[in-house]
Amino acid sequence: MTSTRAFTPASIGNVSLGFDVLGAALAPIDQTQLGDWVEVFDAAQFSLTQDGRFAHKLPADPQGNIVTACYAHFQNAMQKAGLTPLKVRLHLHKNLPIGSGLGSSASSIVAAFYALNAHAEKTLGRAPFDKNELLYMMGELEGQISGSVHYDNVAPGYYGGMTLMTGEHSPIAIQLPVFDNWYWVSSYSGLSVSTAKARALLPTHYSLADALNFGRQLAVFVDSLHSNNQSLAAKMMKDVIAEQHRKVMLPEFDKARAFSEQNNALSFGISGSGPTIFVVTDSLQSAQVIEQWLNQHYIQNNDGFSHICKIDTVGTRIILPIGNE
Ligand SMILES: Nc1ncnc2c1ncn2[C@@H]1O[C@H](COP(=O)(O)OP(=O)(O)OP(=O)(O)O)[C@@H](O)[C@H]1O
Ligand SMILES: N[C@@H](CCO)C(=O)O
Repeated sequence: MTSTRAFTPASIGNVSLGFDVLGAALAPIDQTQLGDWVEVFDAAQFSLTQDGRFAHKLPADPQGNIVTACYAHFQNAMQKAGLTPLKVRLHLHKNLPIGSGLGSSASSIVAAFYALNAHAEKTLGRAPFDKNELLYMMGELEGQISGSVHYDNVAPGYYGGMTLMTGEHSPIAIQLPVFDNWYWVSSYSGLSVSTAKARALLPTHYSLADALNFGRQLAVFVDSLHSNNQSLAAKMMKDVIAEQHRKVMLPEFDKARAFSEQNNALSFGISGSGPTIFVVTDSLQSAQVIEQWLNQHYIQNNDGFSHICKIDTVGTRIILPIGNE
């Protein structure tokens, strides 16, 4: 029986300064597999099975799992393209906590589409959909979950690295250079924050000053990445859109920022819609001190965890089932 297993890394949406338009994929430096994987098996009848640390928090009925919706969407797209739908079943390994700010639903969505496309390639001899077409479908499914289409988790999870959304149909996203000496400490408190609810906290209008700051920061940040001006890039990483409205949901947020800033943090912010926070530093020693503090003070229960990460530059990839590695 042939099968195809795809892994998608966790990601940081917004990266403080790019609400909905900037995202970055994460790779823990201790090689922990921080992300979901989906495996496609040949089968006469569709089914979805699941396991993994956070599988018990998913809807009990597979019909409520976004991976089932991905399967249906992919089969429709195959039909529309004049191709024979696949005869397959799926298995989801749910590593990422739900409503975490780590791009949890995006990780399942991207892994599902990638694995389905790669599995179809085995029989067709070519991938039915190109990268941009697949990313478009991923964005549509992410939109079904959070109530509005935003690519800042699906794009970095798929392509890897740091991605900037264009607002255009093609290309939807472009990749930016990254500083490979930066450490990204990511700390999940163990609580769950619904993306849709966190979006509902935001105002519908912003001031002219906020709009000017948002545009200036994003432009200078991108230029700083290209010119390798690390201190200027870090200074631009300020959230003028979401943080002030969302941080009320995050216990110990201000204390965590203060401790990080006293310990060489270049930047500190909410990962996506939270409650995960991230801290950037160029010193491994500082990253370790900050991670330890966050483990003791930011994490609220046994579901929480922290990782010292670098940017994952690979993105979604085929991985071998255990035993074949
Ligand atoms: N495979 C899946 N992974 C994650 N959530 C899923 C999945 N399938 C269905 N869901 C449902 O989708 C919703 C996800 O909500 P939400 O968008 O707030 O979380 P998220 O995508 O996990 O968050 P984040 O991007 O902040 O990590 C939950 O109601 C969850 O039960
Ligand atoms: N850009 C989205 C990311 C959600 O993970 C938001 O902040 O609402």
